[in-house]
Amino acid sequence: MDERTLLILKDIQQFATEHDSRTTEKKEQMLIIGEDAGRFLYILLSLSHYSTVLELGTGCGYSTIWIAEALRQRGGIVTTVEWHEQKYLIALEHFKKAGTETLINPIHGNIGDVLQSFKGKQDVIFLDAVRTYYVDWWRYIDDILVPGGLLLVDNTLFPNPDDLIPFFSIIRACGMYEEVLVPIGKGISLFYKKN
Ligand SMILES: C[S@@+](CC[C@H](N)C(=O)[O-])C[C@H]1O[C@@H](n2cnc3c(N)ncnc32)[C@H](O)[C@@H]1O
Repeated sequence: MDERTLLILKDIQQFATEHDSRTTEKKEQMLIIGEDAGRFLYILLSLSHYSTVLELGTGCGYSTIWIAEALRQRGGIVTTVEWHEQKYLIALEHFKKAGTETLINPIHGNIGDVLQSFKGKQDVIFLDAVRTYYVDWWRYIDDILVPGGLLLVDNTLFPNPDDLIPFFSIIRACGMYEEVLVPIGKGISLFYKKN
């Protein structure tokens, strides 16, 4: 990744940290994945053959830019969904600033609605939204993800890891995924969908 984009990511991180320190209202916070997790996604996806990513939970677009930069090398695209209008608009500004607009398909809407009407398959799905909804979204996620694809789930370790137990139980029960927990950032679980 070029130095200019790294500096823009640092600026966004600073913006998000300052913003989040000014409000205790979780819904208003940006709650970005952080630099280590961003670098991890960037390296993981750069080393892969994947070219389509569906991100559920854009926030201010910090993680989206890391993902988009990894896909740039092979002309891939990341579709990302956010329902909070102000965050969505801030994310659009960040995409423009980082020069990643052409690599990102931003959707302003409810993830549940978007999943229900989603057309086509995706190589990777990155889940970073309200964890208690994941169980309801599972059948769409499993349907959209290609065999050989990767489901990434943030917040496996922090906060409230117990929130994810019902969701992970469903994934494990279907017997179609290999999994590993990467203790980076807030904990990212990787579920590899068997071919
Ligand atoms: C943890 S933040 C995403 C942070 C982002 N991935 C990053 O690292 O920069 C989660 C986001 O998901 C959004 N969100 C939660 N539930 C949603 C839903 N049902 N539909 C759309 N967006 C949702 C929230 O508004 C919030 O901005």
